[in-house]
Amino acid sequence: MRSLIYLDISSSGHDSHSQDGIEEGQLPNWTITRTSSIQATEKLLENNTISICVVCINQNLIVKNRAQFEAVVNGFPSVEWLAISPSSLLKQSSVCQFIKNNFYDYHVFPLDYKRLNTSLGHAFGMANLIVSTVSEIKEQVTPPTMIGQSVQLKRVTALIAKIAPVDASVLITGESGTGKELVARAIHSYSGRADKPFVAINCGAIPENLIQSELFGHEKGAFTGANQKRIGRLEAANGGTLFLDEIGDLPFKLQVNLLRCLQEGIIERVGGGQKINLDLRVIAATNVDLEQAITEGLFREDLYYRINVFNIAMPPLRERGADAKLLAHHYLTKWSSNGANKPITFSKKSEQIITSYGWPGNIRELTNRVKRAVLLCDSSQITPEDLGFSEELDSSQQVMTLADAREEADKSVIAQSLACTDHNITAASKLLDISRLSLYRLMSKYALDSKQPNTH
Ligand SMILES: Nc1ncnc2c1ncn2[C@@H]1O[C@H](COP(=O)(O)OP(=O)(O)OP(=O)(O)O)[C@@H](O)[C@H]1O
Repeated sequence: MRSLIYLDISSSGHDSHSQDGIEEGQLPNWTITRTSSIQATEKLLENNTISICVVCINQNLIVKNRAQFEAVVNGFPSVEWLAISPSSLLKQSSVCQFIKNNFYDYHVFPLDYKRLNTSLGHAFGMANLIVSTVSEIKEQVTPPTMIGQSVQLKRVTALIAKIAPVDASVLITGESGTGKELVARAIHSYSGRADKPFVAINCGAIPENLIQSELFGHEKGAFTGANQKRIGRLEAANGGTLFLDEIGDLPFKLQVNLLRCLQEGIIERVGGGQKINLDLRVIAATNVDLEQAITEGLFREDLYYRINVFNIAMPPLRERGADAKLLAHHYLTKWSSNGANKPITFSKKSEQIITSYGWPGNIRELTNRVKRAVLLCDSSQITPEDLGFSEELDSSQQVMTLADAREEADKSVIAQSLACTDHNITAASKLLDISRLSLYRLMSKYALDSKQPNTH
């Protein structure tokens, strides 16, 4: 017997759609646990192995409880969510968007139980696939490979868990140095191709006259200087994953060849007539706006749709809250433990700068600065100068973004409320006029400790 949770907020009071509900007898393979609050749903998910939640959509959920609900959806990436709603609600585009963002499937009242049973079966299968990947990712990828506690990074790791087992192309977008290649490697490691090659090509780094033979290989004598046969990178990746970094830099002419190869699964080496079958998963990355490149005639629209089956947008480091500090400490520990008498801490001023600086070069800039500081520093504390920041930082660099300023304000007021209430979560949430769940969520987001002694 499989289990599901049925969440119907309206059954606690003020909404009229609940009378439709779901009838247990119509779902003979399922044990149903009914709840009427998001908190109770979250508790059940924490304490059980239930992986399916059916949610009755109503105004109460969408208007009053949406943020709280979405936090729970994001917090349990291995759960599949199914929506049930009155058809009248689907006339509102915001409701449709809400369903699209959060649910695996949706059904309308009056329920077609045959379809619902089928949909539950599919959702159960998908959830099982995800559960095994998520548990591996928790154990192996998050620490220490992907450092960060921000909601933004957690969303990315949850997406990796979902996408990795599905053998489809992925486009990773984001500024330079945000970790796109790291994400591509994580997807590969958690896919069914993990024991096959992962071949990375930087499309922007290979001279245009060489890229064709670099990708597709060449036969002996194919052109002047081709003294022997050479296997191309695509062929080298056969059976595994091909990572096309900076795909926006691929010359327009070669985009056609690549598209043909991806569609047909066949290549020919330069100067050769033999057709070679390929089985590849393609992950591409770009820091340019490919849609804009399409409108400028620089990138083929058909190739774009071929590689963009799934999209992961990497957030810049400046939007990841306290992650910069965590990353800086991680790399400091990593590099300072390699040599004797090396610095072990950042000065207070350095920490402030690490937190407030905009990091235009993202994590790559941060790792370079920390590496440099470990080499240059000759005391027990790393100063801003060691990190390559001048004594008086350009004031424009010290201006926080609005998002960072809001985050700082949130953190400060939460810390105050916890201090005033001796860390009593109920009392602190009352002071802040938010629910206990929201307070827990914010504390986890900002890595604030509930500390002892009183968390009731
Ligand atoms: N979450 C993370 N935790 C630890 N290290 C990270 C993280 N994200 C990125 N890095 C490190 O930051 C550096 C840059 O990452 P990566 O090369 O994956 O970025 P990228 O977006 O592919 O860069 P580019 O666009 O310039 O190719 C690497 O050394 C990588 O190991």
